[in-house]
Amino acid sequence: MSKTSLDKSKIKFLLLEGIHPSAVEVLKNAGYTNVETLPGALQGDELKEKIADAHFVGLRSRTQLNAEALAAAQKLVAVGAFCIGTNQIDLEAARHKGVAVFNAPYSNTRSVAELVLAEAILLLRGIPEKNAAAHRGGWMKSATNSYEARGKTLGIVGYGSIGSQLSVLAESLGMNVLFYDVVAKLPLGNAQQVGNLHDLLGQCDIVSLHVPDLPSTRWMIGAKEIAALKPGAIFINASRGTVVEIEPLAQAIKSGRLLGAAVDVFPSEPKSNKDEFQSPLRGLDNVLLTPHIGGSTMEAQANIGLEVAEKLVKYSDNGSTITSVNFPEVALPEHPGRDRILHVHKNVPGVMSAINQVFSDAKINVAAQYLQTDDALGYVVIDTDAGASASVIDKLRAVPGTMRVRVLF
Ligand SMILES: NC(=O)c1ccc[n+]([C@@H]2O[C@H](COP(=O)([O-])OP(=O)(O)OC[C@H]3O[C@@H](n4cnc5c(N)ncnc54)[C@H](O)[C@@H]3O)[C@@H](O)[C@H]2O)c1
Ligand SMILES: O=C(O)CC[C@@H](O)C(=O)O
Repeated sequence: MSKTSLDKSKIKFLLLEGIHPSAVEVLKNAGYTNVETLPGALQGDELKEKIADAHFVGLRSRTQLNAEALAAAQKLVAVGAFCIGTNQIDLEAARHKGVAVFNAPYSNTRSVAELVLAEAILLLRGIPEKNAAAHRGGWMKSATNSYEARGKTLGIVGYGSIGSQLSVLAESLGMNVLFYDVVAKLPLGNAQQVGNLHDLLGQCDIVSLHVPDLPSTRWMIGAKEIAALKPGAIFINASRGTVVEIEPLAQAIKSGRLLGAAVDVFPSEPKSNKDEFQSPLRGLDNVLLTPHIGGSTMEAQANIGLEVAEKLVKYSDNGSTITSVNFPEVALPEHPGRDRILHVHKNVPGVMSAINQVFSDAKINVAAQYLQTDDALGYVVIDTDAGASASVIDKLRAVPGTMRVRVLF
């Protein structure tokens, strides 16, 4: 088992939001025993207090790790987003602090795609309304506004991992698939890419959103886009709550212009399962409302736990930043019999020459050096002979522009 400069039992992992126990298992097997798990999200002062002494933090979509919270995390080395989306973390602020962020880009893809397809079928048959009526003692036996999925056109906005997986599943049911993406994408099966969003909206029986939360996707579906949907269309959003303006959607449902909708994500979501969910969509029987559980299956959560915990362990034990969402990516071999120094610094002229000067002055042989930079950050990994790091570590910390230095043995 690899050794870190700080004793592993002193390296604190704080896992929030009921992260699957598979993550704890991975950490413990790697020798990280100081793991605190909490079932819910934290916010404000409570979050700042808890992360003040954490070296690694794990969270899902509910914890807002903004610049202020990050400023309180003086010991933070890396953050694991145990989900796909990373919009809840200020990635820039983390980067400027030398904190690497990792996520699980594929582990819940299938879960979301399956849910969306199921919702499309239920809405095409008017099941949410019929089910609600039956619970109230009603009996809506009728074929009016009830349709097969076969032959219908599904429009996918955002043809990434989830959108393209949904495309394959929908075609297997005999649906036609159109998609809109800002990037030219290889269409799977018989799916076709369309040139602009409004073209897609007007042609589809069902429209489903699968874009990330970005400045460019924020409120991309407003009154104009909802008006561009075909009368009698179905609208599904399991991407992010900031993508859709809820009021015009609620109006289109109330007026009967849309057949139905399924919404899993909301502009404002309850902070915990104890808080009340409030939305203009409440009480509309032909709207399926789900509490942001698109990716919440046992399979997905267990896989996410393994995937992200392994990435955190790899970064802690070996320094590898492969797949980090905010850090220069460096793939590193093992380093048996050598000390490994990890140096994160501001990418400004002179830092690398100052670092190399430290080794040269100390007459220490550099056995291997790996460097990656981006516009703001440099990450250099230096392997030296075993025991050699001790004599240079303070000098490396003193190099102007240095943000963080760790040593692995
Ligand atoms: N409801 C849930 O529980 C749940 C679960 C997982 C993911 N998500 C959300 O779904 C999003 C998509 O996940 P993914 O894994 O498919 O991501 P992805 O990055 O693989 O795909 C996103 C796609 O959207 C495209 N895109 C970006 N901006 C666009 C725009 N303005 N217009 C059209 N297309 C645009 C990208 O080019 C990309 O192809 C995640 O970012 C996350 O926010 C929600
Ligand atoms: O697990 C969560 O809280 C978020 C799930 C989903 O939105 C994701 O981004 O993967």
